[in-house]
Amino acid sequence: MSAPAGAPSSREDTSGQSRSASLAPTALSPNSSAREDTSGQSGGDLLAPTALSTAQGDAPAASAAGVVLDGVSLSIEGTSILREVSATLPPGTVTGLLGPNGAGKSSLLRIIAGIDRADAGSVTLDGAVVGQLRRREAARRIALLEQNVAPSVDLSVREVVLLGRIPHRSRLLGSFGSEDDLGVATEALAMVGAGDLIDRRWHTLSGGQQQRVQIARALAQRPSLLLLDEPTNHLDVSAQLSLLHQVRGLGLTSVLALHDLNLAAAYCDRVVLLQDGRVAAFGTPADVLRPEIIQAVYGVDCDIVPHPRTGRPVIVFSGPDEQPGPRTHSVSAPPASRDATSGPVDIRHTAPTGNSRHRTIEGTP
Ligand SMILES: Nc1ncnc2c1ncn2[C@@H]1O[C@H](COP(=O)(O)OP(=O)(O)OP(=O)(O)O)[C@@H](O)[C@H]1O
Repeated sequence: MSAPAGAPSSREDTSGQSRSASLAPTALSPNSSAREDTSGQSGGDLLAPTALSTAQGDAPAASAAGVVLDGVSLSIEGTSILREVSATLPPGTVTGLLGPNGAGKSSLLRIIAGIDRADAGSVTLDGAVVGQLRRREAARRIALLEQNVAPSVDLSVREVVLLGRIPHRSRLLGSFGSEDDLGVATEALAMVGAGDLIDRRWHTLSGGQQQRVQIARALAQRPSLLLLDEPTNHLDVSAQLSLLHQVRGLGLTSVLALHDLNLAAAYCDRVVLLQDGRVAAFGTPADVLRPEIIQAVYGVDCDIVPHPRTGRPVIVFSGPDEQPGPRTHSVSAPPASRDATSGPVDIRHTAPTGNSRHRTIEGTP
């Protein structure tokens, strides 16, 4: 499928804002938790049944609700960055976007957000082609929090979060920051456990506090699609778990680029595993996070054991100094998972084999 007519060239910023600007959506109801947190329970309850694996050759349903990626490809200066990425992400699900450094996660998020255009293929959100949405409409519907974002001027936390209300400001009045906006901003801060920061100056916050505030800004946009690029960066373990718990509780269609495979296993309904810009595997965490797939994509050995309480997969990595031994706990599916999406998983691009126990482990927890 080709790019929409009139699509600008690759990497063109169609938001009219800087790379740090976040966009986004509508109809976020923070108080209506559409899902249970399954991080401590049977995660399979939330696994929707319609995951598309490109390996299965199914044709994406362009009119479907949620997000449909259909053959998304991108090249920059002759280098292929994304290659025919296809996946269907049902509404309200949380998808982990995984892959080694440089696999294409951030590039794909920017295309899903409508900031960059694919050379080929399409992204639809609830049936609408994202690249054809008006900028303002895209900004209302899609929130993207990129890595290492920061306001260019010193603002208060309140002002930073209110930036998320800009797409909703009245064209007639031309202003924002009304009582309603303040209410939304306050609520968004509370949702990420940062309500006490509202009067602080941005530059006085720790890295983890800044990350929470940026996520609050994205939530203040009240998007229907939430895109977070490595949202757990800078967060301590408690804050990581809390954040992902809260993201699940939003009930939004969410896509999170993550490096921590165990967080993805614990909190995501699906994972898209990228390797060199291609989908190496797509499915539930139990489908994708298997030793042979992790070895093929990351070049590291691991064992998978079921979480003692949730049954979700837990990845136990083997460091370079650890002696090889028989795997005794590898599992193909956790007992508590009711996975309706299990299907063949394609490892299209197998990494070179060899003694992976002596490889450097990068990008793993
Ligand atoms: N503007 C650009 N110009 C040239 N190459 C780029 C540009 N942006 C990204 N790339 C390249 O595209 C590839 C994918 O980058 P991307 O940032 O999407 O990967 P990633 O999976 O998010 O990586 P990481 O985990 O390190 O954040 C990399 O090889 C990167 O160097």
